[in-house]
Amino acid sequence: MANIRVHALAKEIGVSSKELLEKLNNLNIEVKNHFSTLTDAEEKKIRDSYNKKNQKNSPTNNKVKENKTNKKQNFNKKTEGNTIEAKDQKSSREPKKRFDPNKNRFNNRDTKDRKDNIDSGRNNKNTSQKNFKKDRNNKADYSENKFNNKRNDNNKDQNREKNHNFKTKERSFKDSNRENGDYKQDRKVKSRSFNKMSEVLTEKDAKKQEYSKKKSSKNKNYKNNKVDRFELQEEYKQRDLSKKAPKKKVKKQLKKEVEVEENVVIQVQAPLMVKDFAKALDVSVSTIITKLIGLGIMASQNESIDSDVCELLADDLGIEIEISAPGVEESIEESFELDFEDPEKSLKARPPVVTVMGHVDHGKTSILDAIKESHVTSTEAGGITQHIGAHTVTSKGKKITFLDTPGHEAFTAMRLRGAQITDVAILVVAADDGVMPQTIEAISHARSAHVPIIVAINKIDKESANIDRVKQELSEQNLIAEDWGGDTIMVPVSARTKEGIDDLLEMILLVAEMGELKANPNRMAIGTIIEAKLDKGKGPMATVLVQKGTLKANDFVVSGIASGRIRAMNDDKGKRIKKAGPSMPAVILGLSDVPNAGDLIYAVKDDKTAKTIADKNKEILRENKLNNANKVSLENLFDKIKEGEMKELDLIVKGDVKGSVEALCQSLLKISNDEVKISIVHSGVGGINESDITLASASNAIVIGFNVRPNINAIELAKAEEVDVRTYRVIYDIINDIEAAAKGMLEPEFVEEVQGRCQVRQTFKLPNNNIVAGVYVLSGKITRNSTIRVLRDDKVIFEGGISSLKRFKDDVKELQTGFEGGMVLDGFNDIKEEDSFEAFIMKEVERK
Ligand SMILES: Nc1nc2c(ncn2[C@@H]2O[C@H](COP(=O)(O)OP(=O)(O)OP(=O)(O)O)[C@@H](O)[C@H]2O)c(=O)[nH]1
Repeated sequence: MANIRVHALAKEIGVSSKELLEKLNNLNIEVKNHFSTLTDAEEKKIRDSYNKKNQKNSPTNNKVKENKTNKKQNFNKKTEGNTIEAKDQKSSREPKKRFDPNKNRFNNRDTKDRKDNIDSGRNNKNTSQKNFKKDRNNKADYSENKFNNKRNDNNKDQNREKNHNFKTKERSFKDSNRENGDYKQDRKVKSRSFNKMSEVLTEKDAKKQEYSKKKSSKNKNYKNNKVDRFELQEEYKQRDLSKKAPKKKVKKQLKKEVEVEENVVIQVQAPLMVKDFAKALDVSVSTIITKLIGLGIMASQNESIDSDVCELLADDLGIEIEISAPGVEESIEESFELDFEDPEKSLKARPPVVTVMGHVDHGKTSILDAIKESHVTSTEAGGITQHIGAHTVTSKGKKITFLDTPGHEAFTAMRLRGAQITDVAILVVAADDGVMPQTIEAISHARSAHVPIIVAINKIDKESANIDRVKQELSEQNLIAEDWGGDTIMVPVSARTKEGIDDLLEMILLVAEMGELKANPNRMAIGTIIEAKLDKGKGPMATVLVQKGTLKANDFVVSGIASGRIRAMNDDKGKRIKKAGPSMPAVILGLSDVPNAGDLIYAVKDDKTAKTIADKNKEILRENKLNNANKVSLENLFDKIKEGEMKELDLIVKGDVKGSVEALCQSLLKISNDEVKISIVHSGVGGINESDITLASASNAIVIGFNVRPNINAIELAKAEEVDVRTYRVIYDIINDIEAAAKGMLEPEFVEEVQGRCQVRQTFKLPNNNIVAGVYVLSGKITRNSTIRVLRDDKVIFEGGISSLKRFKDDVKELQTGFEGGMVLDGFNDIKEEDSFEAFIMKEVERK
């Protein structure tokens, strides 16, 4: 025999689940929640205790009980051999299994009536009248059908049930002046008691009800009501007493009643695994899996389901759930108190952390080497620095930590992972070459991260060096040298002769001093993983840059999913160390896995904590894989503005010529309105490259290309990072799109779908003077009906159709990756070897 659940017994006894749970607790019966089941002995114990209590109560209560029992008996007699009454099944052990379809229908109404009553009760003093009207209407509705008697019975029982419930509620609010008796009296009592209950609900449960109402608002509510009504009508039309209603509906109904009466809202954090969802709802995994199959979703118990599916399932089960997204809850840092603000007086000055950036070949590595050579070997014991991702030098008794991987890409890649470890950026500009495209990129990357820039004008030993020209070009990028009236420190250096290197270090220390870089060294350490690898002999090795506190050689640590106790710790010179303070790099051994560069690492109090956090991170990782990154796109821009998520739209603008880029930026900046401010994170001449995409990703920006296209790597990266890249041929269209997106009016009907890319390997002239491009397909495919965009250095020089596509001598419909073919373009003959052709089609999309 199945055991009864707490909520069912509570309902039967006429107390709230909460009250019963308290009672169970007092009786030392251990249960988890209102869905827990009770053994026979436990049930008896609780019933006995309530019986005793009831006996002690006023005679009215006894009368009620007796009355109820009699009715129950009578009713059971009436329904014998025909239908089984649902409510009275509560006294049986399997309330959900033995159930009558007709009763189910009335229950539907009952539940709905209650919903209506509860809702209206809050606002309407005439609830009872309305209620009775409804009851009467119920009768009228069904009066002509041949099941009249039974319905009356059901209605009576329904009233009795309500009466009983209301009485219970009343009882709990100490209203003893309640009458009870025959059917008429029932109605009277119901009228009064419901009014009372409505009031009580208004006062006490209004919030809860409001919430659940809100929760199931809009379509959910609408859908439910619609379904309920529809089901009711349909079932009524088609009812066949010889058939029992499907059990699931009964369950659904019963569950619904429980929910409506008790307002139980189950908290679910989606996405989650099927088995976890089943556990949260206290239903079997197989029930969930079956329901999923019903929804056309094949999922095992270990697969995750998203919030939409959870809602559908809960709806189907008649259980009210509240879905929260991961991240809304306490973060791991919060729950384990991993990070906290240090009191001002505990803060001590710490060395600056520096990244070197600049255009290719301008001397980034040479400057880093020059610094190491002149400031490491001579001053530090131990000798040559190891490549560990970061190293420390000492200048005038003060330490400076340099990140070993130069370049803004590495810097932004780190930022992308949430690590902002750089305090000062050194922008290397070769004095003989001046400001180049990557110099401008580096400036944008540093600015976007709000990191101060010191310019190192390198290669001053060269004859062709022209420092003033560099300063002039930099001023065009709004970096004005101090001696030119600006506030950017510019140091002429030579990595070759080491001239100016000391000055550079001095300036770094000066900027650091102005930045008042401080940290508390006396706390458990927090750092960032700079580099990590798996060493065949030593296991996972990680370079940590300590940011707060002091990392000790035998600390328990956790970083992402990796945890463990530090077995050994070395500094950047390969020397064993016992501790590393703020801004110091250290290589550690002892982690269980190879952590991710850019992830934080925490020292924790013990192994158990480290492991627990790592496990939690594993869970989050799994969930995050299911959640899409919430990147901005022109499509979702308006929603984000509306939700208050976006106040500023960051753009990266690339174009084919300087003049048009500048004009475009000016026009874009004018779009700013009260809701959204447009800001240009970076602008430049040339194709859209990976650096643009990483910057866009790190700063949640949209990339706009005018007459330029992303290269293949940038396309791949944009896809992976979900960066919205828009390319245009007409400035007016860009302005229109951004304006429309900011107003929520962007509704594209056609979108471009790139099919493939090919490269021109050879050109031939036909007798009619048309040029045939001998092409090799690099990616995707080229179809005969696609439009071709001719790219030279990622700049668009022509866009048009194909007039002929051949493979050897045959006309073909398409050329796949890895194939060669000949192509003549419609109206374009200026084809050159090394040109790229991008094939695309315009695809119609549904308006949103
Ligand atoms: N004359 C002279 N040559 C230099 C100086 N600094 C660097 N070079 C030379 O410039 C070239 C590029 O130097 P790198 O340090 O490799 O430049 P980089 O910016 O690190 O280059 P990538 O890593 O390729 O971006 C090398 O041949 C260096 O020898 C300098 O101060 N004077």
